[in-house]
Amino acid sequence: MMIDSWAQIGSTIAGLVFTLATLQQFFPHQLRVSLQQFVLASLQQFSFVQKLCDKLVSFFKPYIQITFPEYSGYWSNQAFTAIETYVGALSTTKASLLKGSLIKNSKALLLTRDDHKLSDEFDGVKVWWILDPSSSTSSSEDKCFQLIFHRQHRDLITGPYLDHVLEQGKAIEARNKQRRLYTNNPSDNWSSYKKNLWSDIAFENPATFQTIAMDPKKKEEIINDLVSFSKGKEYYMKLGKPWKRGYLLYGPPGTGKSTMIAAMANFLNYDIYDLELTTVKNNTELRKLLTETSSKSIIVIEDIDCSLDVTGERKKGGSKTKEKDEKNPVNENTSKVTLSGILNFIDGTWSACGTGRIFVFTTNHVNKLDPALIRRGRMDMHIELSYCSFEAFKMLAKNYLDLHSHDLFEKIGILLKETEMTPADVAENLMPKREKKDPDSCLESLIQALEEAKEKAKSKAEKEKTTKIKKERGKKFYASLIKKRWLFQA
Ligand SMILES: Nc1ncnc2c1ncn2[C@@H]1O[C@H](COP(=O)(O)OP(=O)(O)OP(=O)(O)O)[C@@H](O)[C@H]1O
Repeated sequence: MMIDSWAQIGSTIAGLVFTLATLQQFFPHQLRVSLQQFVLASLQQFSFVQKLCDKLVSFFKPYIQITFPEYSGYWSNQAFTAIETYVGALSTTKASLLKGSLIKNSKALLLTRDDHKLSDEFDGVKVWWILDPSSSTSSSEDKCFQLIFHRQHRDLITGPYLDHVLEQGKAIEARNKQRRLYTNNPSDNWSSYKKNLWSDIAFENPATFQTIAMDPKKKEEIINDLVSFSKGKEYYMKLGKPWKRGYLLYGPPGTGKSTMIAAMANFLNYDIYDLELTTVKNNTELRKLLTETSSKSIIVIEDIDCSLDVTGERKKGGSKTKEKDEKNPVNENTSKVTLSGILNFIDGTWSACGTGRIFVFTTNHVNKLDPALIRRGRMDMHIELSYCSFEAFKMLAKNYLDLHSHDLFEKIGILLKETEMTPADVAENLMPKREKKDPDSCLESLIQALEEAKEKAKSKAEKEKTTKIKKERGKKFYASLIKKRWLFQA
């Protein structure tokens, strides 16, 4: 109502000024001056009336409300999340309404405030937070927080106080964070509010860099790289580069690529977004998924060679083998993620809309990948995970059997040089088969497996050699036949 009246007054004055400007041309100078004085006096009175009205409004309605909805249009509102954490953490000792929950794997009952309205104080100024106020104008079931404070503290609350709330909320979130493992939902299941692009569960893989068996120097290099990346926000800003890094993990199956990703997440305390490319319909969907990942997270595309073919176009079905592809024919419409879509995903304009992101691609066939995809700058560090070396074996023996040395180590060392066995297979052999750890029998079982693998490789090599010789002989025989026929014809 009040706004309408002001609008009417405003338009009346505008009309008056316009009419005067038009009439001015037809009036004598003296009359024009008097008219101008009259208009100025009216405007002064008008601003006096306006000030008076403002005072009356603030007298009868002295409080300001700010609403923080859970979703800001299509996007989740990060301020809401930080506020939710901050408000949830406001002292539980004074609260009269508490909520008790026993979270999976937690030892104690967790008590949190269950008030819908609670107060806070900042620099001696009192404010109130209300969750889901009934006065919410939002028509959907979205949650929102409302902040209420006296208008005389407007600058303090909208400035330093809100900065403090967001900063504290984010810090608490980081401290209490249970790492999450996200996987993308097929777009047919996305709601119009972009709420469920990703599904998540608690990430509970205990892999660490201590438990990964690999060359210690390489391991140290990776750890140092991760540390300097995670602390490098300012440095990246100074360089004018988006704060992100790409790692390409390659090597045969069972050499620890997935284990490495888990160790990275545990080391940095980052969430993992496991992107299943085969369910992404096109580049637009890919971009939407990217924008809904949080900062300080690891975005993983496993077996990238199975999702993109050598020319860079996405494979139908994306399965690892030809047989699987034939079993899982995929609708033609779904195969539209392109190499350029992936390249944009990693380092296009949109990739910079979150910070502290790590992209990890894994592959069993690094040579099959398009060089554009893995060039430095996109995949900054190429990490080869390979067959078990003697160093790696010693780490596994320490982890699995608490063994630092043993008479059988030497023999195992020689066998590992002569044959290729993945750390996954070595680990499997070192796993005690009985409840009581018996290192001797575990090591002997590993030696047996290594000898068998060696024999197998030897007979395979011999077979291949024989086939090759047969082929060569066949070729020679055929060539001599052709030669004879040619001579005969001549
Ligand atoms: N380097 C390693 N250090 C410690 N354990 C390992 C290592 N490599 C493999 N393992 C063990 O083998 C199992 C399988 O390894 P992982 O899944 O990480 O291999 P991968 O290279 O990702 O295989 P794939 O290519 O088939 O996905 C792990 O659970 C882990 O216990």
